[in-house]
Amino acid sequence: MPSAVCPSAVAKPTIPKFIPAAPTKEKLDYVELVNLDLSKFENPETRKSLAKELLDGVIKHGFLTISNHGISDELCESQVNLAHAVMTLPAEEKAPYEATPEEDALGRYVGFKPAGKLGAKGGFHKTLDHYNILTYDPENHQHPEVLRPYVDEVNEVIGFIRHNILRKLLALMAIILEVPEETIASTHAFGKESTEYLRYMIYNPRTDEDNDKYRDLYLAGHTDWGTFTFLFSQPISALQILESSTNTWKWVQYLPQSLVVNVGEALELLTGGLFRATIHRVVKPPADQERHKRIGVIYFARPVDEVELKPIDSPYLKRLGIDKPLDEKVFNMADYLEARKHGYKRLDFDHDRPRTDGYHMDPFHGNY
Ligand SMILES: O=C(O)CCC(=O)C(=O)O
Ligand SMILES: [Fe+2]
Repeated sequence: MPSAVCPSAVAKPTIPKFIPAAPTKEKLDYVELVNLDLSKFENPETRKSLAKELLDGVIKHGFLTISNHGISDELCESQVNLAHAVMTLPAEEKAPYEATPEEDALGRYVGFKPAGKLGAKGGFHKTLDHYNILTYDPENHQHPEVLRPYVDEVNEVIGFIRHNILRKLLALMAIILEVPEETIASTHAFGKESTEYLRYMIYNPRTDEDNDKYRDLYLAGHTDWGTFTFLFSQPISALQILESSTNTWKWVQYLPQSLVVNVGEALELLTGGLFRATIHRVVKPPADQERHKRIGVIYFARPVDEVELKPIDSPYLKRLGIDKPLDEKVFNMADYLEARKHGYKRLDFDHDRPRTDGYHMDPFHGNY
């Protein structure tokens, strides 16, 4: 595959290699996702068919895979190694880089998920942790020592996802909505205040007792709050989506070297519901993988703070009759995040199993 972006050649301290689990041999009930081959973007004719495929994917499942995205295998691997190194730091080394309650209140959830009071609020279990790196970070937050020599690489990954992969998806959206490219691109204008971030995640294997307690759930059903979420494909099967046509949970299959992309609430609101923010969750992996650490590298794209979350002025949405705001009140992105954090539209999608008092948990305290 074409490798548009590779780790830079400057010598850095070596990060131990993370050995990922082998793909599962179990036959799981997988969802069939549309795959976008991004190499088709270059040619105007194949670009049009790619736009059709994107539309098909977001209508059907709100989840897709992307191949030929341009991030080299080497860089993907390096990011996973780095995520592993950061997420396995001892608690005392993480402590200075935890999000503060003030940052949390503003929706600038930066650094490690707090382990203290704030973190205990939602009954967060200690097997799951994350570290957020803001894209727009005027305060220039300091990173843990292990990450500092790699900040260039992290910025390279963020920059490539934003300026290349996301830009292409936004251009395909412009084709679908029959509007100028700039109309869509401006919703994610670079350098304006926004809450986008790259997230490193770890899911540590749990005891049978904890799995019972949390009903095999690692992350309860939810929809993401932004536009597109990009997940580096990873071999541990655990991600499931709620398939709307059957109302059943289906597994997302591991497709090596791809990105898994899903639609968030902001994009649903911007498209009058044409693009679907699909409910998903993370559950206990199959038996041949459940004793392995699961490392996540995820990019959350979001409109800039000032963008109003109402349908984009589009002839296509008008023809479909879905050009009116979906919600009674129209928020801009910043206010929407704040409202969501404080209980607006709080949804409980985890409806497939009986709820046990005290056992339900929302590890992100509603921060998606
Ligand atoms: O770990 C995963 O596969 C998905 C995580 C997720 O849904 C999220 O962080 O919003
Ligand atoms: Fe999610």
